[in-house]
Amino acid sequence: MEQVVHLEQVFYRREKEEILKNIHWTVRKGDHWALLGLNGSGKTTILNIITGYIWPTLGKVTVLGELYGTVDLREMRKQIGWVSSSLQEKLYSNDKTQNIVISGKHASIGLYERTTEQDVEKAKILMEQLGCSHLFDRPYQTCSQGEKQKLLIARALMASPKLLILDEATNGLDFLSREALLASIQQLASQPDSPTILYVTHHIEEIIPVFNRTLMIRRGEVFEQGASSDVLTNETLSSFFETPIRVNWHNQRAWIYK
Ligand SMILES: Nc1ncnc2c1ncn2[C@@H]1O[C@H](COP(=O)(O)OP(=O)(O)OP(=O)(O)O)[C@@H](O)[C@H]1O
Repeated sequence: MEQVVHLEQVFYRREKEEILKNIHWTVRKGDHWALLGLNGSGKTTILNIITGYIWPTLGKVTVLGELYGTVDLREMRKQIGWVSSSLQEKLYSNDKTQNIVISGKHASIGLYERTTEQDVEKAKILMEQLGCSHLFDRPYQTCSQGEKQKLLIARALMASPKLLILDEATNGLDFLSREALLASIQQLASQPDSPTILYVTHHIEEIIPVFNRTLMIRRGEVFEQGASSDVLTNETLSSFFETPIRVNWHNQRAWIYK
């Protein structure tokens, strides 16, 4: 099956510190991955390597069939959407929600290009898909944190990326908003034309069924990877967190207890 991301023997060293060690990871089309790791384990570094913002000390990086080192990274980045909470602070809060979404087509902060009818139509469809079409025409600043996250995902989808990175997408959300956002993501990722999603989280219960694969990173190394149902076990998680953990599967999601 088609490879979306392929990291081969990737190392990243900084001032003698080994931040990533010998990462082998293949993401295939049709799969959606959860990336699980404690603070400082190396998740963001991996994402920065995939998006070409940092260069590995050693190893081979292939994204969407293109080997890094032989490809224009700006062109690559047009095919990769990255939603993180730091993006929220950068956007103009007075902008209307539809402008925030439509400007994703040009990956710009603010909307400077002419908007076509098709752009508006596409923004509406995406907002509908993410369950936030009722926000059309609202100033972005009046939206709740959960609504803003949905808008940012719609914004990333405006550029029709092949790869979508959702980086701690539920940060700052209350329980209900988080569940609403996860339901939208589940819905989105289940569409046949969905981009491949990489979902970074600290929370195991956020690994919804559509994230059929999980990569566990610990201290810059792959601790375990594979089918989520195979790796999210009492044994693996206890060993990963270095403390006894019990897993309870409910609604095809793993909930953990200490
Ligand atoms: N440029 C750098 N120079 C030195 N150390 C770095 C650099 N970039 C990252 N690190 C270190 O590498 C480690 C991994 O960082 P990274 O941001 O990838 O972790 P993370 O898993 O994304 O963490 P979090 O969940 O807290 O965001 C951390 O200890 C960090 O301090």
